Amino acid sequence: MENRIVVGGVLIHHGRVLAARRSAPAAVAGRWEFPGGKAEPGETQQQALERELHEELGVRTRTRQRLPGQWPVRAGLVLQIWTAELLAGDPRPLQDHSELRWLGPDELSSVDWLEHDREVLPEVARLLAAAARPTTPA
Ligand SMILES: Nc1nc2c([nH]c(=O)n2[C@H]2C[C@H](O)[C@@H](COP(=O)(O)OP(=O)(O)OP(=O)(O)O)O2)c(=O)[nH]1
Repeated sequence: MENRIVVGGVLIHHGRVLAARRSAPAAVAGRWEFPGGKAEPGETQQQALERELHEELGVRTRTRQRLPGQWPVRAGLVLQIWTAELLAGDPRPLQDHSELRWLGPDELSSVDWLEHDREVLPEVARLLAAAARPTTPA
């Protein structure tokens, strides 16, 4: 059976990343994740993430780069994580989440992340640091 992909979105805005607290199912409720969901047949991962972030948070985004790694969630389901840019809207927990928080570089460990998501935090910290660095004039 071909693996189905779950896409998680590292949404970075003004030097902070969005963390979302899941409201269901029971096994993962209360844990924090990068919002997203399963790609539908025929959809690219980029399209899937943009659709899921619109459904779940009410925002328009653009998917940017895939982060290294992939993680088996359960049989037939693999998590991949992409960064995304916020184009329009203010994220609200419309679906699947009970709370949202923007986390700065010093706050990344302040929430109880799902195990797989925790593994990409060093990369997320690097991205936040790079976003904060002033660009040097040529
Ligand atoms: N969305 C998301 N899911 C994650 C992450 N990390 C992680 O282990 N998961 C797990 C939790 C879920 O078992 C599964 C994703 O399912 P989901 O419920 O988000 O997918 P979906 O929105 O398409 O759900 P549905 O329409 O099938 O109900 O992957 C993550 O960062 N983001």
